[in-house]
Amino acid sequence: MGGGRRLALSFAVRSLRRRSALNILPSSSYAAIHLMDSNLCCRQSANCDVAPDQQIGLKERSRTTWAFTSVMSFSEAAMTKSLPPNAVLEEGPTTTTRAATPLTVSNNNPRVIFVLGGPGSGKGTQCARIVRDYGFEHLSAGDLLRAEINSGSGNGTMIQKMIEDGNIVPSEVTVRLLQKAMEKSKSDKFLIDGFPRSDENRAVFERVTGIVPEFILFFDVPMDEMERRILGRNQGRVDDNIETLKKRLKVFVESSLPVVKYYDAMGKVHKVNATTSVDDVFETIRPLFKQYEQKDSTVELVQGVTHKSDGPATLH
Ligand SMILES: Nc1ncnc2c1ncn2[C@@H]1O[C@H](COP(=O)(O)OP(=O)(O)OP(=O)(O)O)[C@@H](O)[C@H]1O
Ligand SMILES: O=c1ccn([C@@H]2O[C@H](COP(=O)(O)O)[C@@H](O)[C@H]2O)c(=O)[nH]1
Repeated sequence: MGGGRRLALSFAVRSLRRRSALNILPSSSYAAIHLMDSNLCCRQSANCDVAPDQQIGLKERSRTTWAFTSVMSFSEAAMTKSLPPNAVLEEGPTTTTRAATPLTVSNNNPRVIFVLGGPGSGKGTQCARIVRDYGFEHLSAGDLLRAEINSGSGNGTMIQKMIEDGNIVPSEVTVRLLQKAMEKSKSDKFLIDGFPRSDENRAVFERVTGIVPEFILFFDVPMDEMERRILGRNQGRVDDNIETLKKRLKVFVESSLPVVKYYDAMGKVHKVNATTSVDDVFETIRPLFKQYEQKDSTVELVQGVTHKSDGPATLH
């Protein structure tokens, strides 16, 4: 590591330590301090006792390490390490295997909310309202994949087949698209809709981006209602037919619900009964975002002052 980078890292550690002494950091930041200490140690001494794997593990748990992911290009290592043989990550017209581009500093501390639920549970419908009233940027993983197909990407045929079959596209492809969309955005708060769809999706996202979601919004709708909505959607989607839907519902139960369970065990899931009207569902989730907005402005206010945030808002 060059002198300039080491200096920047040392400064950041000192700054975080100062803030932790004032008790104004969320708990995740303590892991970040430890991680950064470890990296300094590993880069300065041959006798470092923290293995590279442990450093990445710590990063997974800390949103605050995002900026340092960029500095140290851990995302590149992580992305390269976990590429499946059939995945091609590409940008522009040339088809090349690429490592992740480090994230830009302009949105180096993004807040992410995962919006999950089965097919037709109303994720996209509610996200549009949340964006309208609370100014998040909506990133639908499915829309990003469909745009990738339409862009003529070398991955297009593979993605198209996965969607037609109701299967999950390789994590690296989807994470790369999400990461690019976040890099491009001026926003620092995102609703990620329809992702992660599997534990593997979740692990790759956390490892590559270093982001841990603020909370998870989970739309709960019975299977027969999801089926009714999907078959009545009429938007010409290749996967809105009964055969593909059966597969999507199976994948939802077998692969996506475990992700909800994982976050539920961490107390991060807000489960919403989404069987009522569009308006009623939105009124149910509105308090959560109002609370989050308040917490958000408090955190912004105290960035340079001394105050402790209360953690994620809750809706029960
Ligand atoms: N609360 C609701 N009551 C009745 N219909 C709804 C409700 N919410 C959404 N819908 C309708 O159900 C269909 C699916 O909604 P939407 O596209 O928002 O679901 P989704 O969860 O984003 O689906 P997918 O995961 O397949 O993209 C749409 O036609 C939408 O208008
Ligand atoms: O993270 C994701 C999101 C989507 N897919 C694939 O796309 C279709 C459609 O997704 P929607 O969220 O319903 O728009 C889905 O069935 C998957 O095949 C994915 O693989 N990974």
